Amino acid sequence: MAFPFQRQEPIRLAVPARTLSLEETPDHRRLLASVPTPSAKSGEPGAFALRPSEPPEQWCGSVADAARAVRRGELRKAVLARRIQMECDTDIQPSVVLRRLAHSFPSAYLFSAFGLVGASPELLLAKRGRRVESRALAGTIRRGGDAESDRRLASWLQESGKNQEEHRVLREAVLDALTSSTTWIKANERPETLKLANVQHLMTRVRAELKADHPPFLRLAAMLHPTPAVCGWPRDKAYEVIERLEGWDRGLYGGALGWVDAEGNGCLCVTIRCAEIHGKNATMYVGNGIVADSDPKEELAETRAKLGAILPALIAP
Ligand SMILES: C=C(O[C@@H]1C=C(C(=O)O)C=C[C@H]1O)C(=O)O
Repeated sequence: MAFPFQRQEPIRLAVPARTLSLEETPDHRRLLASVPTPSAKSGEPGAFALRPSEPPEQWCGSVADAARAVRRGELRKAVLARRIQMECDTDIQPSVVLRRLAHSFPSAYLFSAFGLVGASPELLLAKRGRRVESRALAGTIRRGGDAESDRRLASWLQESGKNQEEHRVLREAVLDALTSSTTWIKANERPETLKLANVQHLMTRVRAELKADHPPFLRLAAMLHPTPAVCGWPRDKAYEVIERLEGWDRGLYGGALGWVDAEGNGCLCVTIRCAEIHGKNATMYVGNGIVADSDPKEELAETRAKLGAILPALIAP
């Protein structure tokens, strides 16, 4: 099932013909073991062209506009996204893209559903019995080329006031949304650094136990969605800024995708690091949190670093 980014749009639901259940392992080793290494030829385009839907300069202008709105005190954070179109000379095979993602991002939430393929590092909400978990990400820097520069970049991220503010807004919103439904709730005081193949993020893991009369899983997820990781805060104001500055329909990007079962358990990741695939065409989506000190050029570079997840999986260089 999937939630679109827009809260008023209907939820998508699919009933699988077959389900395979993995043990609750934190890594995906068992899944990976069943995913063969893609062969060089499998669905690989001979030629492709990339085109951003909006010129990068225009997106940078929107970033500057959103940062000014934050400085004027209209909101604390807005997430602005870009769309990059890819056209290939052969059909893009979603299953091949998914396998490549599984190899590069073994700990991510992998999905190929409703035309969207991706590897998201972000968990909106998982529930088993009365235990819930969320993994909130905001604040980003690229990976370093060697261990030393990688460590330097990670400590820069931890010291960056701009990135800490992006993260704080998210942390507070997730804790606020869940706390009244829980008997206890735990979150790391300072964000951890999550290292992915292409970027590193500030991360807060939230774990909680729900009260006996807690709201159902989908209601809890709907209370969280969309978090400031993909929308901003306050939510209504951020929706307004996104509508004004982006002006296109995000569809399932910036939504949530995963499974729910008849016992009221489920797991929904945030639909980021993904592309919509239609035959020879793909649309990649990528967004950044914008706060008072966001610099348009640096934000543009950050979107390019984040694209380092889905883009290589589409073209397998
Ligand atoms: C919105 C996206 O990513 C989100 C934005 C982040 C940021 O601005 O630092 C970090 C992780 C994600 O929560 C995306 O990848 O499209």
